[in-house]
Amino acid sequence: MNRYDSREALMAALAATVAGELATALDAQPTATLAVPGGTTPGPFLSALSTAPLDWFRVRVMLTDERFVPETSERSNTRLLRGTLLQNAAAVATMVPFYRQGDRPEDVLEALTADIAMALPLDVCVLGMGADMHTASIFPGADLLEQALAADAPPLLPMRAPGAPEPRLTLTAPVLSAARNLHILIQGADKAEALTQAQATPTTAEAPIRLALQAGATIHWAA
Ligand SMILES: O=C1O[C@H](COP(=O)(O)O)[C@@H](O)[C@H](O)[C@H]1O
Repeated sequence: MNRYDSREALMAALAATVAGELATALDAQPTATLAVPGGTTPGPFLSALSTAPLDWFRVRVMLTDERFVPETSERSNTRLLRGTLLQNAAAVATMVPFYRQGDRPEDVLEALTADIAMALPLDVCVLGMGADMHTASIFPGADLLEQALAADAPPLLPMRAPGAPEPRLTLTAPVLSAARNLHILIQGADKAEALTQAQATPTTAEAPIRLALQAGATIHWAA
């Protein structure tokens, strides 16, 4: 685990690391794809990354997961992304949509999947984690948990869980695990404890963050 002296140092260091990985990918191929988490943690990291001197025209940006709420909602991860990463130098990056208007996630699943599948594999993926050990929107106890963890899962699935106030859409385990560079971004004592608990938990269904640990993700943490 990479431990940082402060949250500011964590966010700056992770932004520099991700920018370097994207630059390496862009040296070798025409485009690069980055997936980032939503929630309360990653804002400063995303803002720091937005100023990195990269050829952002060639970068595709997507979320790891989205709450099924319109962008006008404070809970919209898309809204977070637009207000942080898709600014400054990164304003010209291509955003792969993770939300479309509909009554249920199932109504828009096919259309979203088509765009997302075209942008895969992920060159760089940063995952968050909840204190309940969920990652992306793969929650313990979720309705499609088993399907999302399966090796042959489709790239995107809807998800409903007791711990999630609204339906979700999430990248699934095979897509996340296959990322060429995989990071976990967490802060605070409760997240460090949750990670320790996940490491001691035998199954990924009980502790979905284990899918990233098993894939060799680098953990970035500050108190
Ligand atoms: O709901 C979500 O939660 C996790 C963790 O969020 P945080 O607020 O505890 O940082 C996040 O990684 C995920 O993308 C988000 O949709």
